[in-house]
Amino acid sequence: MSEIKFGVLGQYFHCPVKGDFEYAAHALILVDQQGTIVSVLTDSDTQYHAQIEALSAHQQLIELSPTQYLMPGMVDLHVHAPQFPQAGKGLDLPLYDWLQDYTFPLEAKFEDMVFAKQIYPQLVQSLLANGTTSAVYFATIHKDTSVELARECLRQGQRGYIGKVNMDEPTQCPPFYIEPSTETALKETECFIQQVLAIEGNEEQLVSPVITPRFVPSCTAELLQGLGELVQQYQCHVQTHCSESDWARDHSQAQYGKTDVEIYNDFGLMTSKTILAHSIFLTPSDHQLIKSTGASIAHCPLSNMYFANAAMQTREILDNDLKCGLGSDLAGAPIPSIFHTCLDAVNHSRVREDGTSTYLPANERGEQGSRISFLEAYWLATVGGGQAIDAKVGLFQPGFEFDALVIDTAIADSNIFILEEMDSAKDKLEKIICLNSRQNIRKVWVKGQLVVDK
Ligand SMILES: Nc1nc2[nH]cnc2c(=O)[nH]1
Repeated sequence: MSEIKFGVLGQYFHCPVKGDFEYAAHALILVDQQGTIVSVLTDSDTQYHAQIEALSAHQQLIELSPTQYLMPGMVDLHVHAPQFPQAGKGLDLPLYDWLQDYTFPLEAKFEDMVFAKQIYPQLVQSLLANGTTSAVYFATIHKDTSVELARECLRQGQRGYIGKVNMDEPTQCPPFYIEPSTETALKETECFIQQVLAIEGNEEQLVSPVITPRFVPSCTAELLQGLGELVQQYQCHVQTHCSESDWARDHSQAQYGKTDVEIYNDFGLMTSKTILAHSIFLTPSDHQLIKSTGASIAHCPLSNMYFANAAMQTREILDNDLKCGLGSDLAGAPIPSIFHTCLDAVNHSRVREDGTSTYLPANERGEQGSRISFLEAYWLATVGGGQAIDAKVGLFQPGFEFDALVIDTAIADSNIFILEEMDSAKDKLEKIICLNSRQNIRKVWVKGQLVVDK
């Protein structure tokens, strides 16, 4: 057995089965020097008491209090790192105008390393403090500051998937924020991939490069073609926006006569490591193509309420077993917490189910049977996200990486109120999902490394 680094003794929640949960009251989770879970013991295991004694004697035992819960780390499949300064403002415009008026001018500033170094450390710190142990980031078109974001994730110990953004279509990109040429974009992307893979200290690939065409409107066909070739060469993850709004969907139809999924597939960008943010206007054949390629969807429920013009087919995506997780879409939505995103996902589905027009009878107002549950949302945030990034995270099982949080429900300024005699294990988990805030998160580990300790 590999050498044990530490053990955590206490209660935990996780969701091995979509829509269900497991609770263990007094588990002992053993983590090795590589940050991998070696075993999960309960008091019926013969080794349980001896292990506790041995770990305790060597100060390797972390014992949780009765109000503390171990939970898997959260996975954010869609974050725009440079938009952090924009979080909480400027959500008054539709997507196209929002990009042109607010977002592109802000992202253009990330050519400046001094500016980037002012923002990126704060963002990574904020996401970790909110329990995001893995994040899939869009950076900007600038290679050097995008590599700096990868370095920052590594410094702070976050599992990071980082993309240098690609956008070269002159009719869609402002002159101050566009690649110098298609050829340069491709060269810089290749160089970015190589530099991230070679960052000192990244031998275990805690941070990975992601090939990142922004979305169909902002990329020429030549750029999409070249990026598809890089995908074949480097077998990297891919991330992009997919059929996010009426405008984006119509633009793709007008230009190619195809859906975004079909366009990405034609250019070799649909693989089992592709993450499609939003994916609102999917056709039944898009569903099939996503499933057959093994690509994943990043559901961003709050941002969809601002930009999508329609509701997400979350119920169908879960029922069809498409790979799917959650994304905050910072700053198309303002909140850097995947716990909050779980609540948004449930709310989003409930509004879809109920409908909105008070002039229609209740049975004609919404889309019946389209809600998702809190447990399904939490599964998306942990297991679903882990599958999308192709990492063994999201569960407390031997062989999984120890990416975990300690939530304390009894801190002085907690919104979570648990009444032992009234709350079942499921009630407690739902309360944590709904009401957890940054203050409740006392410890965060990524790959067995303690990165937040309060
Ligand atoms: N939400 C969102 N959608 C996009 N589509 C293209 N760029 C963006 C972006 O920055 N945010």
